[in-house]
Amino acid sequence: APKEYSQQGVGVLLDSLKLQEGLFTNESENYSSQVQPPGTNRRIPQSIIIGVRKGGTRALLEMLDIHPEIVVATTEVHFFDWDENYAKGFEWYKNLMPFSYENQITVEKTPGYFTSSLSPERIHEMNSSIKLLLILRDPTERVISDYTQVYYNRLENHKPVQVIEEIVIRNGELNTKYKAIQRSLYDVHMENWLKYFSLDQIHIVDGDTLIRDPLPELQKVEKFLNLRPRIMSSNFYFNQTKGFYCIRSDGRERCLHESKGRPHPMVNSTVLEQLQAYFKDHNQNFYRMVNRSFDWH
Ligand SMILES: Nc1ncnc2c1ncn2[C@@H]1O[C@H](COP(=O)(O)OS(=O)(=O)O)[C@@H](OP(=O)(O)O)[C@H]1O
Repeated sequence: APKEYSQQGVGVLLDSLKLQEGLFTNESENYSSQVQPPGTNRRIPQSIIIGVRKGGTRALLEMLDIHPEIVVATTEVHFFDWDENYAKGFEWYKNLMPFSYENQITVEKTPGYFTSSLSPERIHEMNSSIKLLLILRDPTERVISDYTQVYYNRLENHKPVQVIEEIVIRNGELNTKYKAIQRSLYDVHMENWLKYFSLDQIHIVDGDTLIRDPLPELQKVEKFLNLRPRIMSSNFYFNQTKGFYCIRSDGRERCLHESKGRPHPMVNSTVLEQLQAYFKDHNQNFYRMVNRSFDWH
């Protein structure tokens, strides 16, 4: 099935959301001119990338989009984690999905789902046999990435910024209320998901590995989704200037937006150690929950 048909017909508001989230490189796409190709329909996703924020969700979605049997919703939908969207109902949700053929799998990604307490139950209610993709990264690195994103957003909006140490440490102690730290407590969030889904319905992608060597991680996802292996090493090339892998597909080469893969600040080593020590037990607990370990500090 031709991939050109996988765009979604949404308007200017979502265009600007997409810009904010940093999908565009320098090209612009026109959603409003979407026509429904014969034999296609919009479908509720059979697979969702539920997070984690800053885990590499955009890279994973864009890389999966290489596969001819995958169509992706290019914008973050925020259906299950934002009450005002959820209230609009499943038809509204479905209408944000791209056109697809019957043999294709629709995938959306909203990184906020993983840490949202209502999302597991809501997704389960929609489709209890859905396949979930969760991409995780070293929790300390994720905190720094999260901080860096907020730092740049604040700079752009002319708001005051603080160095990371000032936020992470309060009165000499680790500020465990800091949202970026909370989001890295993978065991706490995972517990909510395991109340509704079995472990074999949640495939965990190693986000640190996806950065260094994307293909093996994508091949595991193809298997999980019961898809024929179609993503190949020739679909990736390392871009020295960006310092990350970029995508070659349908005769085009593209890197993720400049907001993806930003340099991180140097963090005081004592603060780093405090973060790592705080996550240690949580990580161990998470490894037990998912019967798998990761190379996290
Ligand atoms: N190929 C490639 N190119 C660029 N960036 C890549 C890639 N693979 C993974 N990553 C990592 O993705 C991190 C951003 O994660 P998300 O897309 O999940 O962020 S967001 O939650 O949607 O804002 C982003 O985090 P930062 O490095 O902190 O910017 C990247 O490290």
